[in-house]
Amino acid sequence: MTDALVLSAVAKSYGATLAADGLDLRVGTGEVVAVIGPSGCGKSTLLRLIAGLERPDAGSITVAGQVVADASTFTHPERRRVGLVFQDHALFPHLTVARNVGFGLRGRARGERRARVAELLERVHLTQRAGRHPHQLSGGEQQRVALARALAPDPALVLFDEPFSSLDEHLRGRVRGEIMGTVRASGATAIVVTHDQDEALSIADRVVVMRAGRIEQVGSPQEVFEAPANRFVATFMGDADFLPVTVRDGVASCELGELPTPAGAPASQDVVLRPHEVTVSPGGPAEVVGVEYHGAFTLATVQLASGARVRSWLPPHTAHRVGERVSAGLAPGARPVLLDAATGD
Ligand SMILES: Nc1ncnc2c1ncn2[C@@H]1O[C@H](COP(=O)(O)OP(=O)(O)OP(=O)(O)O)[C@@H](O)[C@H]1O
Repeated sequence: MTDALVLSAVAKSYGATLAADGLDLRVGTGEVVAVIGPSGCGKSTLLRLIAGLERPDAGSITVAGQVVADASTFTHPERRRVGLVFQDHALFPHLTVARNVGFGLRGRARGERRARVAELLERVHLTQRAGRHPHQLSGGEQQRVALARALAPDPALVLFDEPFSSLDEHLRGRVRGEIMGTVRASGATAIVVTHDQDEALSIADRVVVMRAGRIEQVGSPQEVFEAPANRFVATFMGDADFLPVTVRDGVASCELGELPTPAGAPASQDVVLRPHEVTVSPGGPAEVVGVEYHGAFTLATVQLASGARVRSWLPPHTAHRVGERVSAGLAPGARPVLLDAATGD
């Protein structure tokens, strides 16, 4: 099957800022890809290049087998078969829900347009709201209208720019579930920009981690979380602490003890420890230096004998207190990843 999107060595600068620094990416038809990275890393620039709101300085962009941008081609956004859903919904305030959804279908026969609008409204469960205006809808409903509008012309690709970040936290999970459920049911190919690690891991088939205009890693949610390519990805995709690794007779160990992970070739390695991989038990050479209650769990920070610190998720009503002497260990079954220390962050 043709890929929905192929980026090849795509570059874009604003003055001295390299917002896209040679991006290569393939997105398969029907895939949901999350793009994540710190503020200013180039996530929005990537979406704008794909949508045709920016022109690349170099490289090529292919949507559903059609080159839409390269050195000699630049296809206008409206002719790219790309739908857009923005954070602020960007609905037309003076148009009804039905007209908003039908906006991209101008030029089609009236009957066909009506049938398509009705189909989309049903898909996002807003048939009863067809005659309302955007200001008469909740934030979640507005976002469903924006999705229906983006899907109506049957795009090859739907781009979402921080689609859930303007919603209240208690609404966000539900709206995200509804919207991504509709995307999946439609078989649409989607690229979702987010700054929320949980969101990226929970909605996507693959996650693209960006930094300073470059792609640091592309992988399944499990790969980027459990096998980060470097310290930056490890830290960005969740809480991570690092301890130096020593290898003796082929066995790797760190300050918490022997590691089940096979030791690789590099002379100098660090182990990446996530709080769910670290246990704490009373008595020992380490000291609890922080305890944070988070409701479902408590995050304890432990200073080891070497002075290094690791964090551990504990059951919420844990008895550990700041100042207590403890031992930290590796949780049963944990297989923390080792990184070549020379790769730095
Ligand atoms: N129109 C522009 N003119 C000049 N610089 C720009 C322009 N658009 C983006 N930039 C710069 O390019 C870099 C990438 O910006 P971009 O908006 O793509 O980042 P982002 O990852 O989407 O950030 P955020 O998460 O804060 O939205 C930043 O350094 C930004 O300041």
